[in-house]
Amino acid sequence: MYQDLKEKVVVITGASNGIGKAMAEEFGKEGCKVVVNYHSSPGRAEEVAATIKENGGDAVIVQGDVGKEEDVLKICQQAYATFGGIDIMINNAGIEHPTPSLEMSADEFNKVMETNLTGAFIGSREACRHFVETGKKGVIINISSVHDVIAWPNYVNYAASKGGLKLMMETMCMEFAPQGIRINNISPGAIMTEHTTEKFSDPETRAETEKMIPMGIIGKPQQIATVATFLASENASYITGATLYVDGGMTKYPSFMGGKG
Ligand SMILES: NC(=O)C1=CN([C@@H]2O[C@H](COP(=O)(O)OP(=O)(O)OC[C@H]3O[C@@H](n4cnc5c(N)ncnc54)[C@H](O)[C@@H]3O)[C@@H](O)[C@H]2O)C=CC1
Ligand SMILES: CC(=O)C(C)=O
Repeated sequence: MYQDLKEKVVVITGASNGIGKAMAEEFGKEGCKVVVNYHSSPGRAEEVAATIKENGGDAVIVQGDVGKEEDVLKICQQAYATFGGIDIMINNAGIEHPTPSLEMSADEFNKVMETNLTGAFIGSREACRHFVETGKKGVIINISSVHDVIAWPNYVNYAASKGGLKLMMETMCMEFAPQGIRINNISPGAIMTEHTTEKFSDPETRAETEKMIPMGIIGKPQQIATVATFLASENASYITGATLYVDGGMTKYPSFMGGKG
């Protein structure tokens, strides 16, 4: 438990399932007030909110598509109206649409960029505006991916969005560090969530993926959530502009595991 997180207001985008859900519930256990954004599953968002309340936190759900500026503003307004402000902004919502580059339309490219990068920028900008206006030393965490440094054929839109998220975070970190606002990214490796279950249920794909992970295991959403609460807490008070790779070593060139040239 991080005592300083108690009563803090946390906005999490895409929080009705997967990594977003795990983070919402983990912040709930810390006694936070959580704004649970969902795109299209109010029932799942209600379940997440109920779990948070059962565990000593508070929660409100709000629909919104982070690819639309007005919706991100609406999500933030919900935090001001219900809980009086924002202390921690987590830009988690993300999508993948793999297609070979030769066949990828501009719309397919832009859709992923809008959700994964522009959405995170609008969320970060709104949170920073609020932190500057109120003099708060707020915290922003973006959920990126190991594909902010590992190129990924057929996923040019996804890799470009996550690579962009890295320098967006580092640039905003420098703009707002003088006011004590901390901005960091968590870059997960392969994590078992609803959207990856199908892919990892195929034994061949699973074995191939495990080979790319020095620890040899696919991660769990909870392993991202506990890093998020740490980063948001005062225990991480001197960390800003960092990307924490939570990936079982995936970014460390696992093909060298054999120890030969
Ligand atoms: N699962 C994995 O292996 C990895 C996931 N990530 C990142 O973690 C984040 C969460 O991914 P998962 O939990 O795995 O995926 P997921 O598909 O289970 O959850 C994504 C959430 O974002 C929401 N969402 C999608 N588009 C949205 C929009 N326009 N507006 C608002 N919400 C929207 C979805 O409804 C869903 O609740 C994403 O940013 C993803 O890129 C990064 C590396 C690995
Ligand atoms: C979706 C994603 O970023 C991975 C590593 O699978």
